[in-house]
This record gives sequence, C-alpha cells and structure tokens, in this order.
Amino acid sequence: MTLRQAQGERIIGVVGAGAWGTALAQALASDGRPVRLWALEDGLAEAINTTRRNEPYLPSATLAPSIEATGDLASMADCDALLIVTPAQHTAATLAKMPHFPRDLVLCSKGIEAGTGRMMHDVAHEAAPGSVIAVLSGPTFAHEVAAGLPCAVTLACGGGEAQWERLAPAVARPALRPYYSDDVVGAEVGGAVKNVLAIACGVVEGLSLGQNARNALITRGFAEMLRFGVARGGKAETLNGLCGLGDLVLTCSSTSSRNFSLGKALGEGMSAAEALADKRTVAEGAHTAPVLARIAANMDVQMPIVEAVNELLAGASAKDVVAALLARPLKREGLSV
Ligand SMILES: NC(=O)C1=CN([C@@H]2O[C@H](COP(=O)(O)OP(=O)(O)OC[C@H]3O[C@@H](n4cnc5c(N)ncnc54)[C@H](O)[C@@H]3O)[C@@H](O)[C@H]2O)C=CC1
Ligand SMILES: O=C(CO)COP(=O)(O)O
Repeated sequence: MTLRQAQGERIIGVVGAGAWGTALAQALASDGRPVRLWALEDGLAEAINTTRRNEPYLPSATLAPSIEATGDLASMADCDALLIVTPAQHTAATLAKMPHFPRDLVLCSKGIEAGTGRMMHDVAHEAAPGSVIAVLSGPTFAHEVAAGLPCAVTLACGGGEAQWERLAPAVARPALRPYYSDDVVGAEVGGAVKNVLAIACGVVEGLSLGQNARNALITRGFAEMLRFGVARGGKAETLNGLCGLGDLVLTCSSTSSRNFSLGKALGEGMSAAEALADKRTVAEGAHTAPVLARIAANMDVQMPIVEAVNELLAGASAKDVVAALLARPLKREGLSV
C-alpha cells in the first residue's frame, strides 16, 4: 500500500497498455487521480513515464502526469480495483501471473477465448475466484477517449448495485459516462459479437456494395447478436444498449475500427493471411469468429453472418460468401430464425 492509499486515496490499475488500456488510463487520470498502467513490452513503461507518450499503441495522446506506468505485473495487485484490457487471447496467461487480486475486476476486452470458448468473465472467475467481476463496454474508439471527447459505456456489475456504488465513482469522469447494468453476460456478448460483424461490414465496404447493404447487415447482424446473447443467458435490454447496438453501429461504420478495416481489406481482395500478417494491433473479431461460429452451431443458434465471416477468414472468397448469404431462403423478419 502506498502512502496515498493509506491516506484513503484509491488507486485504479489498468492491465494492458495497448490503445484501449492507455486511453482508459488517460480518461481516469484526467482529473489528476492516480492510475497505474501495466505495459507488457520491455522498456514501454519507462518510455511512457519519461516521455508521457505511448508511441507504439496510442501516439496521438500526451499522457497525464498522474499515470504511473510499470512493467512489473505483481505491483498491480496492490491497486484498489483493476481494469483488465489485455486482448482476449492473452487474458488468461496474464491473469495467471498475478500474485493476488483486488476485490473488483473490470473486464474491458472484447472477445472469446479461441481454444476453450470461454468468455472473459469465465477466464477471470477461474483466475480470481475471490474477486467480483464487472464488464465495461461500449462505443469507444481509444483515440477519441484519450482526446477527452465524450463517451458513454455500459458498466455491467456482477456484484450488482453494491459493486456499482464502488465502481461508478472510480470510473465516471465528466467525459466518461457509465450506465449501470447487472448483466455481465449480455455486455460481453455485445462486445465480442460486434467485432465479427464489423469485419462483415468492412467486406461490404471493400466490395463497394453500398450503404443499403451495410445497414441490412448491421440490422440482421444485430438479430444474430440478440439471438446468441439471449441463448447464453444475457438480456435483450443490455444488447439494445451501449455495449450491443451502440458499439455495433460505431464499429460497423468506420475505418477507425481495426475489425472493419480488416474486412475492407478482405473485400478488396487481400487474403486473410496477408491482412493479418505483421499486425502489432489486435482485430479481435478474427479470433472470435471461428469459436463463436462453433459455439453457436453447438447451441443450434443461427448466425449466418458470423459463419460467413468465419468462412472468409478460412480462405473463401468475399464474393462467394456474399452470394451465399444473399441466396439464403426467404423468411419472416424476426429473431427466432
Ligand atoms: N482500441 C480500441 O479502441 C478499443 C479496444 N477494445 C478492446 O481492448 C482490448 C485490447 O485492445 P487494444 O488496447 O486496442 O490493443 P492494441 O491493439 O492497441 O495493442 C495490442 C495489445 O496486446 C498486448 N499483447 C500482445 N501480446 C501479448 C501477450 N502475449 N500477453 C499480454 N498482452 C499482449 C500488447 O501489449 C498491447 O497492449 C481488445 O479486446 C479490444 O477489443 C475495447 C474498446 C476500444
Ligand atoms: O471496440 C472498439 C470500439 O468500441 C474498437 O473497435 P476495433 O477493435 O474494431 O478497432
């Protein structure tokens, strides 16, 4: 415990200094409160502390003085709450290296673990069974949040209103507005599924299929998200909110999204292997699509757009995949089929 903690100040820790972890740290430190930020890469924490910049991941931002970066994961355990912002495929291994955990863990990554099919709250619960899990998710491009532009997120608290009372003051800032939910599953499904659908919308852009097609895809994609989310035990109400529909519309409409840009490259004719090669940054949808398609098939939940993205990533041509989607049998509009 630091002297400031002994005097009653809460220190929030952010695990993962990619674009989103760094932007969250910046937002939380915007009023001078202390934030500890863990960076994986050798020398990155030191560079952040000396230059106040995170060149590799968020070069646009000059970071607040109250952000203290560290390369020592063990030192994060003393924080009063932790935001976990490692890519979904690395979250389990990162948490396994932590000696202990604070009471509140807030999961901010958007994805499903490829090998196991675990959602991030399953991963966190296994690593930290004594902690209470929350999920922070919504339409939030990192560079905008880091620039102090306003945004709103779902803060889904597995610990219900008691956890919300602890976390809301720790997370809310004038430009960062959390909304309460108790639906951890719904919040996680929204973030994970929208990344896959953003790839599909990028393909539409890359093939120049027009705005009508993109909005048809967003709407039918949302039906898939709802169907899957509700089947997994999430609430439709949650998916209608910031972490579902809100994030879907954002990510499916902008080349600021890595997932949308990946899809656009595929639509323009690049192979998945080429489009994913040498990427420092993460397009979570590429990892989520195969495991999501598998889980949905096992649950008998229809997700034809997700399946199409999965086929595309496995090497099918964008034109063939679009033609197959358009040739599906005509049916009543709705969620059940
Ligand atoms: N960038 C954004 O605007 C937003 C991203 N997210 C989510 O946040 C999560 C993190 O994404 P970004 O911060 O954008 O990442 P990024 O793409 O900017 O950076 C990649 C991150 O992966 C980390 N990494 C690479 N190998 C690792 C390993 N073996 N173990 C642990 N960490 C490793 C790097 O240290 C770096 O922090 C993702 O799940 C993403 O979907 C959520 C909201 C907004
Ligand atoms: O999740 C995001 C915005 O809410 C960021 O999307 P990308 O990971 O596709 O860039």
